[in-house]
Amino acid sequence: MARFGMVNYINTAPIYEVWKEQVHNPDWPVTEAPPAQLNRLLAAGELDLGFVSCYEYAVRPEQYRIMADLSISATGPVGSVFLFSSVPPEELDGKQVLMTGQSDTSVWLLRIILEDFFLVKPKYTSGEVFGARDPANEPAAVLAIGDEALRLATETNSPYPVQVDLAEFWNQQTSLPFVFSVCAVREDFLATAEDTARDLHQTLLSCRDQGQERLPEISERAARRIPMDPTACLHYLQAMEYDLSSAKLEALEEFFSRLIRHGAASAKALPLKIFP
Ligand SMILES: C=C(O[C@@H]1C=C(C(=O)O)C=C[C@H]1O)C(=O)O
Repeated sequence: MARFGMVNYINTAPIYEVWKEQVHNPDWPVTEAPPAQLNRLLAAGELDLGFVSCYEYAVRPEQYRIMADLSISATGPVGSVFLFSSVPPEELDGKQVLMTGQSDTSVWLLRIILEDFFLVKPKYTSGEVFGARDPANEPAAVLAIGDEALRLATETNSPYPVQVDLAEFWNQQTSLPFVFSVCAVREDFLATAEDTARDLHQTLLSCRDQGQERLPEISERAARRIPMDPTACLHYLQAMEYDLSSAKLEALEEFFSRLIRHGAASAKALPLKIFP
């Protein structure tokens, strides 16, 4: 038995659409959820492995290993992790920034971008970025990720004229890709089921490779879920990357070092532990 967690955004479609067609293993049940929920389930031992915020690994590195050559990342604009702001970021000092509760990595990426690069310290709040907000207490800026960000980015009449793509900004500053999600496996699972973990790893790599070959057809299916224009969806999914190259390992090291400096991650987050 291996309890697996999969992010329920369309950016996992290039792996997960193939998985749903080909992997019918009752011993590998899948939980689909937003990243923050998968982080909690993996930390609690209610999942054995899955795609989680890379931040989750950085907070509890002794509990996990990172599966080799898998990630959800981008080199340059990602298209679905945005700060939507009413003012330029350098004017956000002391102002309210509402951050999605669905993310852990992007929340910290935003804090690093605002505090380390723009040198501002806003007041952060967390909650629903869509729907009922108090009009008397509108945030100056909002962080949205995943399918919600894709929907907000196409909104006309948005009160937020400034859009910062966080992966693009990170790439401009560091010349590195940004790794949003890693596939983490619990150490206690590896201790008793290493062969199963190897099988799952190979299966995921095979689904990922086939998904990359079939992007046009997969984007058409995924576009309907937003809904968005199929060509725009294809461009979006073409920009998403699912490997963990040496540049991406370096990107994780850079992000984790900054998290450690902010007191937001364990000092043991480095060096990275990779499986197999
Ligand atoms: C790029 C994205 O990556 C997601 C962002 C995450 C985070 O911020 O914690 C976690 C998993 C990824 O699926 C996105 O969904 O927009």
